[in-house]
Amino acid sequence: MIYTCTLNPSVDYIIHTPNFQAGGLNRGENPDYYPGGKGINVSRVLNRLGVENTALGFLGGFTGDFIKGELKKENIKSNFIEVNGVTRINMKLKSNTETEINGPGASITEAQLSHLYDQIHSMKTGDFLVASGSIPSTVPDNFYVEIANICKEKQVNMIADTSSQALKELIGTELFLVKPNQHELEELFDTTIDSFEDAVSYGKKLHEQGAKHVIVSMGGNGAVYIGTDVCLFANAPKGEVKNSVGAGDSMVAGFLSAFTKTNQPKEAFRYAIATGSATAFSNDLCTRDAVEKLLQQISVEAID
Ligand SMILES: Nc1ncnc2c1ncn2[C@@H]1O[C@H](COP(=O)(O)OP(=O)(O)O)[C@@H](O)[C@H]1O
Ligand SMILES: O=P(O)(O)OC[C@H]1O[C@](O)(COP(=O)(O)O)[C@@H](O)[C@@H]1O
Repeated sequence: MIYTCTLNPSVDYIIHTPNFQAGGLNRGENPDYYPGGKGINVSRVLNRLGVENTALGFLGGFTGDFIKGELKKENIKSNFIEVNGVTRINMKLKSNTETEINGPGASITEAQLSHLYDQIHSMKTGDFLVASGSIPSTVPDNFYVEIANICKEKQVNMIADTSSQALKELIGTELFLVKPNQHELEELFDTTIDSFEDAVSYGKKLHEQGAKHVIVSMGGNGAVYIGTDVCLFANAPKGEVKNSVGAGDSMVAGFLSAFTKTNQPKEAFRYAIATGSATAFSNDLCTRDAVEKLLQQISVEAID
């Protein structure tokens, strides 16, 4: 079974304000509301790709009810733990540039956290756990390391997609897959990444320190993959970008979907790129049809 875990889900509120003026009254157009948060996006995309999975994490308040309802409509299995606060609303403002305001998230108590530990302890050898997104301030920064240790003991394959301190803490931890974007990798190593070669050289550090598969995503410029004795580059296909929110999460879902079927990192990487780009070219997350139409436009090359 594949599980996703979203400690800090969100309702993603997308609003278009052409010529946004900071400090003024702006009228928005074409609002959309989506269930969001990194693990939840991975669950939704896996489901669209026909891969059964269960979404775990914490939900509360009217926004939590909205997310539960939307996942139910899509027939996604879930086992969320109820919290007392209100699940955050993340604002994605589309104007000449894209601005995101991601809220802090609801508080999580020790009892609620221990319930999640119980869920992880009940996972079976060979399962996959996608632990994605920011860690709310009421949960320790090393939480993903703690669950990675449980996963190692239980031989559960853990995927991590996070940023800031939570990502720093994971260095040196055994992981099945880690997928920083260029900006997250720059922040992690306090450096600037100007080329694929730079992305590969920093990605290799993550591989050497315990991540079996590393993907560094670079938006419309494509991505690099680093695995055992192999580094790959793939271009991103061209298209009209409608909403890149969730592109990285889609990439994780695409990789997992193809890897669990083929066991081939190269094919899984190609599918990951197609899935990320198909989401960038959609208003909501991608459909399987859209992913498969993009596949032939992607060339994967080996690099040193
Ligand atoms: N402008 C774009 N054009 C084509 N594909 C894109 C674009 N932006 C994102 N993607 C696709 O989504 C993947 C992940 O995007 P990226 O922005 O790097 O991740 P994140 O959403 O985690 O910040 C990219 O590797 C690419 O396949
Ligand atoms: O937990 P964080 O880091 O605040 O990220 C949450 C946000 O990221 C998303 O999961 C999208 O992530 P990506 O664009 O990286 O795929 C949104 O749905 C959500 O608003």
